[in-house]
Amino acid sequence: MAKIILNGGEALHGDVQISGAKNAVLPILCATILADEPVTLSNVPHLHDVTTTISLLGALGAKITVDDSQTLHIDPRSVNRTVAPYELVKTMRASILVLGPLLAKFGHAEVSLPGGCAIGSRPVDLHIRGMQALGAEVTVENGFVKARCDRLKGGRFVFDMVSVGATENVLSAAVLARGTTVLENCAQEPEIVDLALCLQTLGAKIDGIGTSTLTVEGVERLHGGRYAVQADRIETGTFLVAAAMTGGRITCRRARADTMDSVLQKLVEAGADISHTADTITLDMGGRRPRAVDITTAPYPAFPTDMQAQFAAMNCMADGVGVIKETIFENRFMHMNELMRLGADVKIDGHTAIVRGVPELTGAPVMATDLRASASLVLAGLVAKGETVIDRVYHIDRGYENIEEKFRGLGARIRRVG
Ligand SMILES: CC(=O)N[C@H]1[C@@H](OP(=O)(O)OP(=O)(O)OC[C@H]2O[C@@H](n3ccc(=O)[nH]c3=O)[C@H](O)[C@@H]2O)O[C@H](CO)[C@@H](O)[C@@H]1O
Ligand SMILES: C=C(OP(=O)(O)O)C(=O)O
Repeated sequence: MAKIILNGGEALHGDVQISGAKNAVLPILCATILADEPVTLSNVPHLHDVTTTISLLGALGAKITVDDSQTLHIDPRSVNRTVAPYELVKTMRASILVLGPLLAKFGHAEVSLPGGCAIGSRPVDLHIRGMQALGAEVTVENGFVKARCDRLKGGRFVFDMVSVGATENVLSAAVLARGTTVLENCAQEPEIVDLALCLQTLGAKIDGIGTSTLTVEGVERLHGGRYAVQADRIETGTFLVAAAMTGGRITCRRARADTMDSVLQKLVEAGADISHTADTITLDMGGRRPRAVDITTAPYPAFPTDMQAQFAAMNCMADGVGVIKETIFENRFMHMNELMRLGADVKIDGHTAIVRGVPELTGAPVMATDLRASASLVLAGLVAKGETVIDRVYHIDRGYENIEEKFRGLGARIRRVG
């Protein structure tokens, strides 16, 4: 099994190009099912989750071609199946996002229940209730969500908690519903904005994009079109934290500072100098050791849970004590035990972790448990004295494109074996 090996101690310097956002491209790919003409997506990252989504769309009958490494043509006209099988859904939870598009377009969808994962139980009750609010009959049988309707009808639905995936699924379904849909207490993540903008490009009528209330005027059909996926704010944040931890200076190119205020503010609090243009972000740590920061994860625009593990890694070697509160997922501290293997001083009390910075981490064999946990171990390995060997790195390939090459380009000593 592949492993990543790091020899820590190099300050990162230089430029790194940020890829398209995993969490934007996945719902957008699923939503292409709604169109009745081909859709071309550019700035598509080369990630394992993207390959899984392509396989899922292919299993539904879509024709997909790749014309360079970042552009995909999806022809949804040949979609003729409405069942998303367990074998594909179990490898990627975001597969549930075909539920709304299949139901809206074909009046029928069966999607295997995704189940939980290492970070939490992750139910899909809000997705189901949203479809019901649009008039669908939904049952859960034999491990599948089964949904049926003649044509979805616009309605009003209030999400009783903020969910990124449920907002995306119900929004995608509503664009082909008859009449007006008002969705309240929506998640406002930049990836939802990207999905909504892509749907608009294909002819959907959506108001309130980027706010917690989305109003959708249903249309008869979506046409084809071209759309460029936005930059990945979590990948960007991961590189910026790495530069801060190593005392370096890097510029992230094709990045979007306007989607990551809370993360940039925390990096400034940690002692970084940050400047940006419309599509670059530069972080200069000037050789300083970061200061520990307190973070509390919460829905956008607050601090993202997908950056929690990376900031935990920074706090492990920072000056001072950082208190980390995870409010989104009940089990998202698995990386802490592995960071402790590198010498970190962490106390966990329920959903709070108290991280006391130590002057030096030391390399050790560690194991990745999920995507961002893997990222935190890479970051810790960049500063740990000696060799860090990370096992189960397939988690990282779900969400980071060419991570070793990108870090090597910034001067890190990192390689993959096996
Ligand atoms: C592919 C993708 O975009 N993944 C992101 C998405 O995941 P995902 O869309 O799965 O996350 P949600 O925003 O739905 O989850 C937020 C919370 O709501 C709960 N919940 C969710 C749905 C539901 O029907 N019932 C329910 O109780 C979840 O268990 C969790 O506690 O948003 C998360 C929160 O920003 C990110 O960490 C993930 O990277
Ligand atoms: C939790 C994540 O992704 P997913 O929802 O696909 O598991 C993530 O991107 O950190």
